[in-house]
Amino acid sequence: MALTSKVAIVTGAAQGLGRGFSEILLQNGAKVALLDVNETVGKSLKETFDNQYGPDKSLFLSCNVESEEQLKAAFQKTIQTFGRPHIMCNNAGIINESNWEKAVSINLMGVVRGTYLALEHMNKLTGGQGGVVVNVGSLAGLGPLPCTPVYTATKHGVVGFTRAMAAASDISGYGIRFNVICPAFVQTDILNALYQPEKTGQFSSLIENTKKLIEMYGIIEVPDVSKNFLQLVTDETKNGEALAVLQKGCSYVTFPAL
Ligand SMILES: NC(=O)C1=CN([C@@H]2O[C@H](COP(=O)(O)OP(=O)(O)OC[C@H]3O[C@@H](n4cnc5c(N)ncnc54)[C@H](O)[C@@H]3O)[C@@H](O)[C@H]2O)C=CC1
Ligand SMILES: CCCCCC(=O)/C=C/C=C\C=C\C=C\[C@@H](O)[C@@H](O)CCCC(=O)O
Repeated sequence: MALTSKVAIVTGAAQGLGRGFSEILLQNGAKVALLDVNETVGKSLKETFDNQYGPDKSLFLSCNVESEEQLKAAFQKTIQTFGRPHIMCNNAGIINESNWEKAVSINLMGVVRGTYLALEHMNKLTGGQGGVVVNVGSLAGLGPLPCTPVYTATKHGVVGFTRAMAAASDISGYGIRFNVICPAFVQTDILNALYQPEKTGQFSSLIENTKKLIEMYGIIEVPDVSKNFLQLVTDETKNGEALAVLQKGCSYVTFPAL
């Protein structure tokens, strides 16, 4: 998929991986709707992108992925501004083992909400142009991260949901590819949650185990994830893939045939 003039929507775009994904899409000629609950940082990023790529290449929209209404409004505004989307990246996510319902609402339900809206507007069976949805899982979506069982559950859910959507698309002929990217530890603000007992809750005592995992896996930089994200967006042979991104390299996950 060539990205020139394609329309992308990225949630959690204001910083971290979402900013990196948005930036590489802009660098490759796409127009990007930047959705985030953090209005201050999001508007600041829009100014930065305006200076780098031009004022008509990106759009910041304040949007909480916990709200179906706000996501619907963001899609409508994006369509009004840029046209129907071709690319959807459900990236927004948090760690909160204390308020775990919030983590489920954002990390899993927010991905379902965004994916279903993308299906509604991209589905070739209902007038859409097709396209690609890349959901953001985690290595914790492929194996347990002991300090964050609910976060692990949400990410396992994202992996399974995305693979099922890819299979449904293949069978039904939506013309949409669905893939999930599963990075290990990446240098972003979410890592700070490890040192915040209010976020790790009853599992705060597992901090040493997590530090060992960080030592074992290392910490990768956002651009190393972004370049692999771009592969999932542009390679039209990729549907139903889970791409693990580690410091030592990346690999497509092989799941057991049951
Ligand atoms: N940093 C890491 O080690 C890894 C992160 N991930 C995933 O990457 C995604 C992005 O996280 P990071 O960039 O690392 O963290 P981050 O905390 O730097 O960025 C998360 C972004 O999502 C936004 N956000 C949070 N709740 C939201 C909501 N309800 N609605 C809309 N936006 C919301 C935040 O404002 C922020 O801009 C998350 O899904 C995370 O689980 C996956 C694997 C590794
Ligand atoms: C708690 C911070 C999470 C930051 C965001 C994120 O998603 C990072 C994930 C990074 C690595 C996940 C590693 C999971 C490893 C499992 O596959 C398994 O190897 C864990 C084994 C547990 C153990 O050895 O104790």
